Amino acid sequence: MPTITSIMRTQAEDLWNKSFNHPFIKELSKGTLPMDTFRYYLKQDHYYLNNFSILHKRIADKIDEPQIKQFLIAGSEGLNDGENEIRETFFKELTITAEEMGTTPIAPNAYSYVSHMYHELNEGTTASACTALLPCYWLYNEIGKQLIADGSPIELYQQFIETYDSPEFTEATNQMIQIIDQFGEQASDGERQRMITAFVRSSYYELNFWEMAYVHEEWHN
Ligand SMILES: Cc1ncc(CN)c(N)n1
Repeated sequence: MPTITSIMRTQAEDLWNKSFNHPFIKELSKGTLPMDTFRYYLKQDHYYLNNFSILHKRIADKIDEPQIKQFLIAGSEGLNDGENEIRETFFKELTITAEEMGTTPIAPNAYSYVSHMYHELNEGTTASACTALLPCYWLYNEIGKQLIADGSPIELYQQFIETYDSPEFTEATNQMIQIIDQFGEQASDGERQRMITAFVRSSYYELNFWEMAYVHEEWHN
């Protein structure tokens, strides 16, 4: 029987291919992505990652299994994948200050993505809430692995690519995949379907995150 993560991955295939081929990713690799667009992405991603960390902690609070709990707590503290340190460097390099962050509104797609994850936490199951986090690890790890061979001529973009191809990030991704497969083995058919839907929806929001940054999406009131 195929693992639940392989089923999810197949169902999200088109969305993932669109992410791999999104102009944000292509231009990041070529070095032609405007720095202003990368800056926009980093600010929105800061909101996303803060909430991502909170979600790890809230999900951990619902779990008894010690290894999964520990992994999620470490994730909430940014200890699993080395992503937070590099963000600090990017913020310094691009002089993104706390004041600027404080006056930047969260953009529509970032808001929707974060809301989706909280919705799974509040209305779904622990397994579906945890599954909503998986594309964040897995998609970025696949992007890192795809881009590393050519890299990017722009130092900041190269560092971004290296972060997601790193052994720590790959290890965290593999652990997260194992956790979701473990949940999948214990889940009812209905719960398995909810997990798959949560994964596909997060994949949808991942694709739209690139688009949001590429067009500098704003609220139209
Ligand atoms: C939106 C998003 N998705 C995934 C990742 C990789 N942790 C990220 N930084 N931002």
